[in-house]
Amino acid sequence: MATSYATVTWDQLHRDARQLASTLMTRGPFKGIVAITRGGMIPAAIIARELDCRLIDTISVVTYDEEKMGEPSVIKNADAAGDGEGFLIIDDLVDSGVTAQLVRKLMPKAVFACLYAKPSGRPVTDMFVVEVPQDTWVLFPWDTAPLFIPPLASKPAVKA
Ligand SMILES: O=P(O)(O)OC[C@H]1O[C@H](OP(=O)(O)OP(=O)(O)O)[C@H](O)[C@@H]1O
Ligand SMILES: Nc1nc2[nH]cnc2c(=O)[nH]1
Ligand SMILES: [Mg+2]
Repeated sequence: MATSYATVTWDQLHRDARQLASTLMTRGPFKGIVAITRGGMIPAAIIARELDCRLIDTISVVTYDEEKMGEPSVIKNADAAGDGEGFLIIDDLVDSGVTAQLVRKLMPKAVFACLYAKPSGRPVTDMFVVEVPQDTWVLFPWDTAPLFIPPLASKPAVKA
């Protein structure tokens, strides 16, 4: 169970995806990109734009139910990518590394990159932008909404 949360805004996610794209320029050009659904789709779209890559396929892996991890299962394969040669696989993050390991086994020749990496998943990715502590749950912009917070002065004063 996570002991803290890290909120990523749309702006930050866009900046991080652009930074990853700039590093990936040295590893390409790529024939295409495989996005791991669903979290990898928005990062993959931003990176595809930066790398001028038009071919995007998806692989669908179901692993988590809310924050609870289950048995990973592939419900759609990325047929366009074959064994991954010349392809780039994108996900939003690696946590335990289970999802990435499974996908890499299916496309062993692909380059794997993600925005955020926790220590257990770090060895499974070729590239990432920011390391996040293992006990921190990353909240992506699509998971959150701005919330009204009452001003301090509106709360009853606490007596010493
Ligand atoms: O390294 P792991 O422990 O396998 O965790 C990382 C995976 O978990 C999340 O996806 P999730 O399975 O929650 O599905 P989603 O992308 O559809 O939200 C995240 O987007 C990664 O794909
Ligand atoms: N949103 C989100 N999904 C995850 N799946 C595995 N780890 C995480 C995380 O830290 N945040
Ligand atoms: Mg995912």
